Amino acid sequence: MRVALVQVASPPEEAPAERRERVAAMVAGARGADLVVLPELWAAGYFAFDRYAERAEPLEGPTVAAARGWARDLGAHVHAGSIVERDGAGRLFNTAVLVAPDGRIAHTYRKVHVFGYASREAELLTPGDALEVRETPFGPLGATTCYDLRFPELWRDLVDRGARTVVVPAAWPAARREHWRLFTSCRAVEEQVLLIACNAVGVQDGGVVLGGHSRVVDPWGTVLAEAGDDEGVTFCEIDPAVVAKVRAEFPVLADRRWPYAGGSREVGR
Ligand SMILES: O=C(O)CCC(=O)C(=O)O
Repeated sequence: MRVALVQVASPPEEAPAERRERVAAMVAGARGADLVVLPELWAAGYFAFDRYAERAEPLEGPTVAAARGWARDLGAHVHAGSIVERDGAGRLFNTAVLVAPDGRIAHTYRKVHVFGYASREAELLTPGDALEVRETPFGPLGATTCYDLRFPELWRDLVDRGARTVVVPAAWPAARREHWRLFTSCRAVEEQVLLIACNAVGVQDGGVVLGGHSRVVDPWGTVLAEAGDDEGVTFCEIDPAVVAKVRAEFPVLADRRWPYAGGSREVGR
């Protein structure tokens, strides 16, 4: 199976509608892939905090509608990255959306760990509180978004719900690229999952440079693909059966001793 990672820049001067047009041409270049993956908040621009409210859209909004068209046209699953989603109550979420080849929404995930370091995301968006794993041709699939990479308990929860493939849309700054490499590799090996991570690139609002280097890492830690710093499409062959193979050969998940006596759910500081 073939994955296409589409690294997108979201320059501040470009309007989302214009960006969707430009990205459509990039996605057309991903023809032949079974799964096309885009970054976090690429249409709104992750660092365009002042414009989150005006750029928020419902799940039936223009970005997911575009992704549905692309999926039907390519006959592929399209992970639309994430959108600033406005729900019926007016709350804003950072919502990742997977679209199936027939255009139906196959999976959604509202980012749980909204980011507050040099970011207004935590101030403006409501954190999600739900995880779901869906059967897909790429194995039982879950999603986490960007900063969630730093929270291993979320990943273990996904694994406990049956996840074998995890898609990670991101807007991870270049300033912490080594953390990006470390966590994408670490989560794949620790959770024994096939990890497919697509990061944004370019300079966004506030002069923040996004890190690119989208990656696909298998559960043995083999980096199957790593993109560069620029916009473009990176292809990668995957075999979702690798997860069962690695888990059978090296059954670390079966050796867990959790929960521990006297344990607490209090968050340590
Ligand atoms: O954790 C980090 O260093 C980056 C997180 C981030 O940029 C995000 O969640 O969008």
